[in-house]
Amino acid sequence: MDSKRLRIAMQKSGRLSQDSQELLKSCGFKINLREDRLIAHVENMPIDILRVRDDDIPGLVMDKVVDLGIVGENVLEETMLERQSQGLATAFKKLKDLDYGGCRLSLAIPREQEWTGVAALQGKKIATTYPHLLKRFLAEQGVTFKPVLLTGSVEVAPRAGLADAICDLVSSGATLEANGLKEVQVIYRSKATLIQADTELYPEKQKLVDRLLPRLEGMLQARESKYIMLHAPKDKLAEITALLPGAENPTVMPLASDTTHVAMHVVATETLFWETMEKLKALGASSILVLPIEKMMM
Ligand SMILES: Nc1ncnc2c1ncn2[C@@H]1O[C@H](COP(=O)(O)OP(=O)(O)OP(=O)(O)O)[C@@H](O)[C@H]1O
Ligand SMILES: O=P(O)(O)OC[C@H]1O[C@H](OP(=O)(O)OP(=O)(O)O)[C@H](O)[C@@H]1O
Ligand SMILES: [Mg+2]
Repeated sequence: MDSKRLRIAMQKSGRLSQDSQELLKSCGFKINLREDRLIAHVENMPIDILRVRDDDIPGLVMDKVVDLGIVGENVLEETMLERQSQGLATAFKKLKDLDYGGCRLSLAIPREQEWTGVAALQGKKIATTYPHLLKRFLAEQGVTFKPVLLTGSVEVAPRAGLADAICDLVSSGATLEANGLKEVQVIYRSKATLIQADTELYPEKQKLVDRLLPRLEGMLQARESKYIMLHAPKDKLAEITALLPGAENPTVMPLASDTTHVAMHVVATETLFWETMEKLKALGASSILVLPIEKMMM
């Protein structure tokens, strides 16, 4: 592999793959992805994408095998604790928190069992893929437990008689529900994150990272922002502006045939809820349009 090409590690197939690919594409990467290829080349920039299992991504970054990686904070933190216990390098730089892959690592027990608190797990068998995060959390509560390590299908462990409880990722809760389990304690909240190896990059690579970051920030900001257009009574401008999140500097324009109202355009930094739209209307605003923003560079 050409060492002058920026290397980014990404999950090959799983919960983060699609969103990560789309994010990079939206930053202008033309990725030539073929399902069977473990290395994908970006056609229009000197960048290679390594497609690996998510568990391997933090180690690849910490061992400086790749320059950047996109991974869930849960896997990153678990790997850090594991590597610390083995005396391996754990340094990395966090470049950007991303807006997908949101989930929580939680303790769950059979639905019919009463939950009296984490102390009840003392000495119990707990099935998990995250033994270090679980140990750190329970140790803080003075609880010791017997870990049962499973890398998938953790939710079947109680029914299969393998464990008394589980500690696994939850987002909608449907998997717990389907397996007769209930979530009783969140131990870690996670999102996807972009990390960089803790080393000085070749200037060519650093330049690429310096170009990538503003694009990424622009995309993330655009995704959470909305362009709002409305007609407002002139005497209610201040009150209307105050209702719009992040709209300190609205563009105000006269209307062709109405001297009592003006047109107002703003970029709001959050989604506009129906409740706020109703309040705007109550203040006399009309023709309220909320539009998505595709890209942004401030
Ligand atoms: N239900 C979920 N909702 C949202 N994000 C999730 C969910 N489950 C997992 N994630 C996030 O996505 C990451 C990858 O999850 P996935 O289930 O695809 O991993 P995996 O089965 O370990 O895949 P791999 O084969 O790469 O090891 C998790 O580490 C977590 O950060
Ligand atoms: O609360 P829910 O929305 O049901 O999501 C939780 C499930 O999602 C993840 O697994 P995934 O579906 O990615 O499959 P995997 O076991 O193959 O990793 C996680 O390990 C849970 O099993
Ligand atoms: Mg994995």
